[in-house]
Amino acid sequence: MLIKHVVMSYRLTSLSSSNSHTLLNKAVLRRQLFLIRALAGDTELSNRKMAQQIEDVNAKVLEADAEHILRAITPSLDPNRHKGQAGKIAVVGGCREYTGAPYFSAISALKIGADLSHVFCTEDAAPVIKSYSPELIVHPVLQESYSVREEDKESISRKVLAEVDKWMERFDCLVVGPGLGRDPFLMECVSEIMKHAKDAKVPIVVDGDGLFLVTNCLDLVSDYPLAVLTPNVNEYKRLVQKVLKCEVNDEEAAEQLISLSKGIGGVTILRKGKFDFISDGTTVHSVSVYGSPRRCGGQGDILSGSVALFLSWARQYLSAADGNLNIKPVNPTVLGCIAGSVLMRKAASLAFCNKKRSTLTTDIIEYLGESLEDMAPANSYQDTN
Ligand SMILES: NC(=O)C1=CN([C@@H]2O[C@H](COP(=O)(O)OP(=O)(O)OC[C@H]3O[C@@H](n4cnc5c(N)ncnc54)[C@H](OP(=O)(O)O)[C@@H]3O)[C@@H](O)[C@H]2O)[C@@H](O)CC1
Ligand SMILES: Nc1ncnc2c1ncn2[C@@H]1O[C@H](COP(=O)(O)OP(=O)(O)OP(=O)(O)O)[C@@H](O)[C@H]1O
Ligand SMILES: [Mg+2]
Repeated sequence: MLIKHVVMSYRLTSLSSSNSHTLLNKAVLRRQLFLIRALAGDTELSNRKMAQQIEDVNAKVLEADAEHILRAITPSLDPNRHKGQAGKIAVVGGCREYTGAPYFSAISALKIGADLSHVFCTEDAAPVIKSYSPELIVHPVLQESYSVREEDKESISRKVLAEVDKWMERFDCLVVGPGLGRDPFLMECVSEIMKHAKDAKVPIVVDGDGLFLVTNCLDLVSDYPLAVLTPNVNEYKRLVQKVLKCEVNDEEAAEQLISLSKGIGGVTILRKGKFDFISDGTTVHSVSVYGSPRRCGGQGDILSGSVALFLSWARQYLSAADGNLNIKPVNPTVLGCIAGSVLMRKAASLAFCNKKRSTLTTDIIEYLGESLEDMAPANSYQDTN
């Protein structure tokens, strides 16, 4: 009877599995099914095969111990530290149409605990972004085709690059794409910025229109272990089509995510959705803590700023730990994604509890601090100092 119930649930899950959201349920049910069959002495599958399959499922998608990871990598509030040591993040994005996205990304990094947050945007977008917050350092350096004469493009491109280069090595992480737009000249300049970031070994989180750029020019990130891609449903579909030359297959979601990451030389991919799935081409980690049912625009932008900062913190943590680690995995980009995801989802959930249908991205940002405090209290650090 129990076997029948689990088999039925598994089939229903398979049938309804038109997207990745059922992947975790399916994995759990499959595991239950194998275990129950084993207990009932079912001869349909040999024990060895069953054990192997259980291992395969377990090995493919691991629910990350996200809160533990976040706590481990969040640095203490040490009075001996100086400005900048808790993180310097730069967002490359913001154009005539989109000024909210780079603001959300950059301010989120600050609200979580970064010391400095920069935005490199177009000249038109800069005064608008500055007016949202005096906390952000805004560089009006980028230009779109409409404001540039053909004969000036080369010199302007050089100037843009020189402006960004002055700062590049000071940044702990670059977020490329929130509200960037898709202007061809702008994209050319941003490609050069990415190449320089790669040469300087600065980690890059690619989101939004940055993913549009990267999908059309994979060389910008391929084989770069410090690159993180954070695609939403559309962006993921485009990446799969381009790299794997097929459609998204949610029956084989874990395998496909691993193949996609491997196909781009092992870059870390955070596939956003009802559950977030993260892979660097080896295993897949999921973060499924409850988020918010509101799907207002801008939540991915919060995530990009959050991932960028946690990635920087994870690198600091790993280099200070000197091999004495009590967390797994040990890839800083994966750790950054896991911590960034759990914080974003907790904040969204708290914001929704309070604001219900009127929840907006700015409300979620207001709960980043409280959510972090719940998981990694600042007091306990003060007490120990
Ligand atoms: N408050 C703000 O400032 C916010 C700003 N945001 C910013 O918006 C930008 C786009 O991100 P998004 O998430 O809307 O992209 P996505 O889901 O792939 O596209 C949806 C559909 O639109 C279309 N499309 C998009 N851009 C296009 C273009 N330039 N020209 C033509 N088509 C375009 C796209 O078409 P397709 O790409 O499939 O051809 C798809 O059908 C990005 O910079 C993001 O950071 C968001 O973060 C939200 C908050
Ligand atoms: N159905 C869902 N239920 C709960 N959380 C979700 C759901 N879909 C996405 N999220 C969460 O919302 C965050 C943003 O994901 P989303 O897919 O909205 O990104 P996006 O489309 O790039 O957003 P943006 O509007 O900023 O561009 C992620 O952290 C993800 O975990
Ligand atoms: Mg987005």
